Amino acid sequence: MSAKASSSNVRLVSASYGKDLVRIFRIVRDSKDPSSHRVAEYTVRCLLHGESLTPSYTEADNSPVVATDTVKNTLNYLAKVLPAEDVLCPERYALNVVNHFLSTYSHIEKTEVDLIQHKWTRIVLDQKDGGAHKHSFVRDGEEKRTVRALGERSGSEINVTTLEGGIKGLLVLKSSGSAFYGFHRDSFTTLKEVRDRIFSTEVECSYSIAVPKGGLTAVLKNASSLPHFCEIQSSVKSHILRVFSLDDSASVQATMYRMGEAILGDAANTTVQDVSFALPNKHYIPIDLGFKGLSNLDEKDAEVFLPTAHPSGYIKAKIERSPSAKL
Ligand SMILES: O=c1[nH]c(=O)c2[nH]c(=O)[nH]c2[nH]1
Repeated sequence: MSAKASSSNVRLVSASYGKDLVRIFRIVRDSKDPSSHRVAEYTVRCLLHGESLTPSYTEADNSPVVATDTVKNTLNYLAKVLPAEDVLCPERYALNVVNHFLSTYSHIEKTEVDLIQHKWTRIVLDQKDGGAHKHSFVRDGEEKRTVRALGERSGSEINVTTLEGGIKGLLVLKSSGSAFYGFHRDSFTTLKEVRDRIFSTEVECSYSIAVPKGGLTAVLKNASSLPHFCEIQSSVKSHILRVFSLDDSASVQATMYRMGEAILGDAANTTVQDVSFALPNKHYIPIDLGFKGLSNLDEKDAEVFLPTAHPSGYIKAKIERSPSAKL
């Protein structure tokens, strides 16, 4: 049977392709002291879209296909040739990737980049050992910074339709300052009201960032017009940690909303348009030690808990400024 499709009563509804799980690592050596380094490590998915790619699906015609191997090569090439600040900042790297594919291939209409940054924090030694080390780093937390960038061509211009920064895998726990009571009760309800409980979650959050107008190629040439992505990221993380610690939590829902209020209310975050959260409620259940006459179930005496991975609550929300605040 020929690989070419004959007349058929199906059609392609949507399609995209590219390379996933591309691992990128870049060293930036200081120009004055080459033993002093900054590093960035990413895992990248880069997908291409375009009407003219349809025959590769429907006619087995590979001629328009930019090979996924070429996509991978390009990600490494850009990691090498882009200026330091455009590679070390994941949002800027992702925007440069989008710009590259849309400016290089006229038949590619949209490019989509999803990136995870792996943490490498400079090791700081005792002063007697030299303090901050020039080229040694530690993974001091499993949380990841994430970026999603989507661009498309409209006429001669390349426009960014989505730019999202984010955090995932940020594990937090508070052993007090969290309650859950007053919830709906019916014949299916067994949960007891609780005034003091453990609250633990793994924060997953993403936020949309407004990119300056005027076409991506021009915007990237004028880097000073770009939002300060790293400052936004650290502001988002510190608001999350501050609200998590200080809020007298009525529920995951209420604390999550306050995190969003704090992020969007910070004058430093005017380019952040909205923030979305997905927070699992990782339950810690007091263990019954009554078999030894020990009281561990009442919230005042509960000291030993069973950390339960499954099932967990799962609470999501997207928060944006109200229309009057946007004016
Ligand atoms: O913060 C919470 N929100 C809920 O919706 C919920 N449901 C539940 O069983 N425990 C909790 N905790």
